[in-house]
Amino acid sequence: MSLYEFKCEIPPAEAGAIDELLLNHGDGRWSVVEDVIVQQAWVIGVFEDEAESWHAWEALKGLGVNVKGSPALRPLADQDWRDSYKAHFKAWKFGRLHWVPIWQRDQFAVPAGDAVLWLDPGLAFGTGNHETTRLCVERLVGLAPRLARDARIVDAGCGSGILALSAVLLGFTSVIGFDNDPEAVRVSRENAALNGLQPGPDFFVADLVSGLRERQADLLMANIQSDVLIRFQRELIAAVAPRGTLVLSGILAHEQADVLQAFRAAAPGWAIEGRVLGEWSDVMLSRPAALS
Ligand SMILES: C[S@@+](CC[C@H](N)C(=O)[O-])C[C@H]1O[C@@H](n2cnc3c(N)ncnc32)[C@H](O)[C@@H]1O
Repeated sequence: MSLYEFKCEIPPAEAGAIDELLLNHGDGRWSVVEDVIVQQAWVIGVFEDEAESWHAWEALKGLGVNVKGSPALRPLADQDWRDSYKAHFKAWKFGRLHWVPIWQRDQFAVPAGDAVLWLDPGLAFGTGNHETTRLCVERLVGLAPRLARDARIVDAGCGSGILALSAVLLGFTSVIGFDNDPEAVRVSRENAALNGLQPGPDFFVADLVSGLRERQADLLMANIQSDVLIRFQRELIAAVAPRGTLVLSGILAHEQADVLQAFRAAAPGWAIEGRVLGEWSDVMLSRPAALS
C-alpha cells in the first residue's frame, strides 16, 4: 500500500502556535517540522490515499492555519516514508560538540579537538534542530564544568537519546535516560551503539512517575511540554539532589510565566530563571544545599 505525504510551508514564527493548535485539535496525522537553521517550517501529514489527504487538508485550513505557498502531495514509497525525516536533520554545533546525521559520517570532517555525536533520530524526537533541544544542550554544556564527572545525570523523555548521549560525550559516567515511548528507547539505544558508547547510558521505558521514583539527580533535564511538566512537578522536584539542577524545556515562550509561577510555588527557596529562544523557552531551577 502506498502512503501519501502532504506537505505545506508555514510561517516559521507561527510553527509553535500551529503545533499547539494541532495538539489541542487531536489530529495526530499532522506534524509540524521546523528547521531553525534555514528558518523554515512545514506542516506534514501522511495519509492512506489522495482523497483522505485533501479532506484532511481542508479540515486543517478550517482550523485557521496560516500557510505559505501551495501544498505538495506525493506518494511515498516504503523507503521514502521511513527516510522522510532525514531531510529535516542538519548537522549543527555548540562549543566544541557537533551533532551530525549518521548518513553524513563519511563526508563530515570533525575539526581537531572537537567531539561528535552521530545521530539517527528515526521517528523519535531529538535532532537538535529544534529550539527546545538546543536550550537543554546549551544548559548541559554550560553546567558541565561545574559538575563532577560522576554527577548523576537524568534525561527524562529522552526521545532520540540526544541529551543523555551528549552528557556521555562530555565525559559524564553516570547517565540515564527514559521515555514512555518504547520506540524512543529503542532509538536511544541504537544511537548509543552508533557512537560506540557501550555500555552507554542506561535507557529504559518509564514515565515521569516510575522513572523518577526514589531517584536523586545532580542534573535532571526534561524537555517535555509545559502542561506535563506542571502536572508532574512534584516528581520532578523531588528527584533533584541538594545543590542539583532541574532544566525544563518544551515550553512555548508564552507559557513560560505559568511554568515559572508553578515551580516557584512548588520549590520555595530554590533559585529559578528562564530563557527564551524564538517561540520557545526554558526554565532552570537550582536546589540549595539545605533548606532553612
Ligand atoms: C520533545 S521530546 C524531547 C526529546 C529529547 N530529550 C530532546 O531534548 O530532544 C519529548 C519526549 O518526552 C517523551 N514523553 C512525553 N511525556 C512523557 C512522560 N510523561 N514520561 C516520559 N516521557 C515522556 C516523549 O515520548 C518524547 O520522546
